[in-house]
Amino acid sequence: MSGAPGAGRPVKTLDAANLEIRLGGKLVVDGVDCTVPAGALSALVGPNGAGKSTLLRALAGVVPVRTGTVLWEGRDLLRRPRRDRARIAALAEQESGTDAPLTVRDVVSLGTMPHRSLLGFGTSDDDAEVTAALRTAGVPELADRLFNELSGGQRQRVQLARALAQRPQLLLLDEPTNHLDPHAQLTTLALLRELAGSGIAVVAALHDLTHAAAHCDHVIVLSGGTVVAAGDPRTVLTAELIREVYGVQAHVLVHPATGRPLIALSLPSPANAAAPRLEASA
Ligand SMILES: Nc1ncnc2c1ncn2[C@@H]1O[C@H](COP(=O)(O)OP(=O)(O)OP(=O)(O)O)[C@@H](O)[C@H]1O
Repeated sequence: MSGAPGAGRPVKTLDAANLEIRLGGKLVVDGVDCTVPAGALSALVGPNGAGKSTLLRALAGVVPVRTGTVLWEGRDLLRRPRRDRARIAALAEQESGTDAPLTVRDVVSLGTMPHRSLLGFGTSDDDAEVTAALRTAGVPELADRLFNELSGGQRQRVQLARALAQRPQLLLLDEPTNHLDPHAQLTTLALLRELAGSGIAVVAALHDLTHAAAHCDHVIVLSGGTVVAAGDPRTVLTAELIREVYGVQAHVLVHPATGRPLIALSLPSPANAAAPRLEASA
């Protein structure tokens, strides 16, 4: 996948080359090359265990890579001091919890740490940043609640706020919509598009292929720790690729209200094959 630089205007990109990651002695990311442009919303899709979370964690420098490079604007991201790296890349993980009785405001303010003085003192600017991040993530009313008393969907949005408070240039999100209700899913996807439009490189691991096709500019398809396809979701997410990667039957339809792709899935069983079909365009 690649970003088309605007005429004469340099576009910030993340370039990962030949990444290999071993966990527990097992090769879980195997020779991954990918390019993620700023100003675009990129989806990372693939079956359970494909290596999506591991790849996102590696791009954020949370898990060590065995071989390969990750460049941000042509400079090695992973070898930068942790604080510098955290000023560039923020990761919102799938599951997060804490035993400490932290309020939501405490959790989100952790995102401002890379921008604080070396002594770690916060400023009124940091407070304003936290308030703005809570508002942007749509959860200002949760500020004084205890984080570990929140629902899964509320935690997910607070984690997004924490990542936003980090003021990243590269925002890495592991299944940012999986705990959210339909309205919250769509508002979150719209927010990610808006963030990408403001120049941030946004990469989200997603399981919902309609979300990837209808809302994202780019898609990276990971299977067995390897990139099997990448590019414009409308050309990459074909029925054939979906069958090969997920073993399910796909019909790529057109959403009657939005005109965007709508990917209807079914198991490739004889019963389904005999069932009445929706009109398919692919
Ligand atoms: N700490 C670990 N030690 C050993 N193996 C691990 C560890 N963490 C993950 N794995 C393995 O690495 C592989 C990739 O896991 P990963 O969580 O990156 O996949 P994923 O694509 O994010 O999956 P999912 O869609 O289920 O979240 C899996 O086979 C998993 O079992």
